[in-house]
Order: sequence, then C-alpha cells, then structure tokens
Amino acid sequence: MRTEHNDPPPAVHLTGVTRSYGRGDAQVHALRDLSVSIPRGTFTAVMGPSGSGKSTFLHCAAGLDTPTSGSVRLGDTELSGLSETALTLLRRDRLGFVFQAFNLLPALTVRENITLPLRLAGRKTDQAWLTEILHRVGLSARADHRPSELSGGQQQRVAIARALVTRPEVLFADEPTGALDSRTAAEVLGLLRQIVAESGQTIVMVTHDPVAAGHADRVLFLADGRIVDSMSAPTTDRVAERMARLGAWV
Ligand SMILES: Nc1ncnc2c1ncn2[C@@H]1O[C@H](COP(=O)(O)OP(=O)(O)OP(=O)(O)O)[C@@H](O)[C@H]1O
Repeated sequence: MRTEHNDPPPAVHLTGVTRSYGRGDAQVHALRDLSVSIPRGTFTAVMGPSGSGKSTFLHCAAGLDTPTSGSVRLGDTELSGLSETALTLLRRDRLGFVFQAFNLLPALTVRENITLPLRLAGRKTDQAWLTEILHRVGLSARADHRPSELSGGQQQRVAIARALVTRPEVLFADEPTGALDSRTAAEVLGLLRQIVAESGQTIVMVTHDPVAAGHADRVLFLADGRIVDSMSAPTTDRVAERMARLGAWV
C-alpha cells in the first residue's frame, strides 16, 4: 500500500504480462512475461522487428486487449477484472489514441472533429482549452476547414488535438508518422515532443522508424515478445544500430 509520502504511481505499469494466441503446436506467444513501468510525463518509443509484439504491447497497455496472464495498471487502476464496459469508459475518459490512419470524419470541420470525443461522452467543451489546443497544434486558422482541405501532416495534427481534448493520462500512438513524408513526420514528432515538454503529457508510441524513436526520452526494444533492451536519450543512429543488431532489417 502506498502512502501520501510515496511517489505517485507510474502512468502505466505492466507486471509479468503474457499474451498468447492459439493452443498446442499452433500457440504463439506475442508477449512473454513482460514487465515495465512508464513514468508520467515521459515520451516512450517501442521498437522491434516485425512480429516482435509491439502492437500487442500497445493494445494490452491501453486496455484494448486483455493479457493471458499478468497485471496492467493505469495509474492506480488495475485493468484485469474490469468489464468491457468499464474498459470502454476508461479508454474514453483517461486515454488518447493516435493511429497511422488519421480517422477523421470528412463531413465535420477541424473544430468538430476535435471536440467529437467530448460530445460522445456527453461533456461540455471547454472553449479556452479548445483554443489552447488548436494553438498548440498550429491549427488556429484552420478550425473551420474540413479534413479534405488539409495536408496529411495537418490532418494528423487534428487527430493529435482530438486525442488531447479529453486531457488523457496517457496518449498512445501507433505508427503516427507511418503515412507521412519525412519532413511532415518530423513536424508531427516535434509536436509530440513539445506536448511532453510543455504540458507533462505521457506518450507511448510504437514505431518502425529510428528517426521517430529518436524524438523519445526512452526507447524500449522488443524481440520475440520480450523487452530485450532500453535506451535513454536515444539518437536516430544509436537506435538504428541497435535495431540492426536485433536483425530487424536482415
Ligand atoms: N490475433 C492473433 N492471432 C494469432 N496470432 C497473433 C494475433 N495477433 C498477433 N499475433 C502474433 O503475435 C506476434 C506479435 O504480433 P504483433 O502484431 O504484436 O507484432 P508487431 O511487432 O506489432 O508486428 P509488426 O511490426 O509487423 O506490426 C506475431 O507473431 C503475430 O503473428
């Protein structure tokens, strides 16, 4: 039991998480006895060869998938044992998601896309917060445009704003720059970095791209369902070198 004198809990804490699919000879262990803490206010990148378990890790950590065994905690909340409904509410109220595909609604304006999660949750929009978010993602002048009128990078920035509007404890990003050219990707990664630095947002990002991972505070390297290494203050070159040793591009 923690007391008020102890440190706050990490944003996300996985202990002994295993996720297996199938059975018998066909059984696949996507995650094997994985334990890790994601501190609050940090930007973590998750890398690893194809099939190493990155998506499964993200899905288990975000309550989108249930481990076969082990514990996942979001702050003080243990996810195992929560009902589907409780998990849905937890994801809606406490987490934000950004994917490779922007998933914006084409008929809605930027402002309406960003505030959609609030409307779905029956919450009122805090106009000052919306103004602040639009400013942060550099879209103040585009609030009344539709997604088709925006570049790919701008559309992803709308998706980031939509993920932030509910003030999530953790923002989970799955290949957020996968559909962007390298210059636009750098802008989006710079924005994520800035959100962590300026507002203490916790971000967990799965990526194949050493350049993207180079923007994080820490990189976790997965291989065959296990965390085999981590790197603080990563650079693109060091990440690429580590990935090459994992055989990612062999
Ligand atoms: N629904 C499923 N049924 C069976 N096996 C699965 C399922 N989902 C994932 N796997 C297996 O679990 C392992 C990890 O998959 P996962 O998608 O987490 O890897 P990844 O690192 O995200 O891969 P990629 O980089 O190619 O997206 C792989 O061997 C995959 O084939």
